[in-house]
Amino acid sequence: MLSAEELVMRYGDRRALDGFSLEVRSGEVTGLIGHNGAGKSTFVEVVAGLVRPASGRVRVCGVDALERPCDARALLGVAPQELALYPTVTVREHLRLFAGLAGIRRASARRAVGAVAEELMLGEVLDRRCGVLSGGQRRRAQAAAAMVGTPCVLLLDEPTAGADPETRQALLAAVRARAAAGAAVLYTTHYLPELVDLDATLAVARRGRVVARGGRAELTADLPGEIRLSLDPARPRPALPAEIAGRARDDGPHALRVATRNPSADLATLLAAGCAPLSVDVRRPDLDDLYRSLATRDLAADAAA
Ligand SMILES: Nc1ncnc2c1ncn2[C@@H]1O[C@H](COP(=O)(O)OP(=O)(O)OP(=O)(O)O)[C@@H](O)[C@H]1O
Repeated sequence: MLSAEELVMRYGDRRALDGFSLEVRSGEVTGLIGHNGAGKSTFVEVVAGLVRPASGRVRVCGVDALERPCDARALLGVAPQELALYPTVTVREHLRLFAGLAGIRRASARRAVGAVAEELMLGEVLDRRCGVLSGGQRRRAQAAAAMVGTPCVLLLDEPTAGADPETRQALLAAVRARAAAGAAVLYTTHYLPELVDLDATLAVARRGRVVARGGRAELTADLPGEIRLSLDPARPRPALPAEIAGRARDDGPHALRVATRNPSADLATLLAAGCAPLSVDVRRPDLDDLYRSLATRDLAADAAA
């Protein structure tokens, strides 16, 4: 389990973390999302012991990561956002090194390297130097190095950035398998559909702290979904009822989108008002809506400040 309390991390007078608290349970994948500069990578770096916060606490499987960084590091698998592989070392040597650092003995390490290489489609490049790998192969090698020691906490910072669909699927499957085996996984990404694939809980970071935390259904429950109506170009557009007009926007010349918490009631109102759509799509609120609603709330808060 990973837990962080009230972390503060400053770069000069900028607070990269400003009271950042988060808990990820064993067996849970938590998607850490938020705008550029929200503090996601800084949090990963603090947990990994790469930078030291001014205050706060971090525990990795019960070990105080600020008091005992080496002990905590041995329990962690980390794939940082920036690719960090030794260019002159082969993938196999790299993975053996990380297996060794995790305390796995030679024969078991050989098996662990073979297993993770197969899982992440690295078999063909195991004996190539990391410096000559393609971008996607490097991503997979970096993720494999994080996973080879079967860590109890796995930190993956945008592991699929620039990855092709096959690499992405292999990485997501490997992450799901680690969580199923009991690891606590922190996964930062800007590709929100991945978090659905991972069945992840969410933590939304903003300006150095977590401002929303919970399951996807829970966090999107109060958000409006949307009705999209395709309109008949041959018919004049009816005037929209007042209770709907404020939530409606044109989507091209012959389509309309209406933000709604009650699709059937709004649709009935539109039909009664003379709207005769050619087709109707109803969309439940999703992670994009959550992200947009938080961004809008941020803009409103900034304007008020
Ligand atoms: N080494 C550093 N020196 C100075 N400022 C830094 C350093 N690293 C990060 N920062 C600042 O700390 C803040 C948080 O950055 P961080 O990289 O954690 O954001 P992020 O949420 O990971 O962003 P992104 O989505 O772009 O990866 C930013 O304002 C950034 O400019």
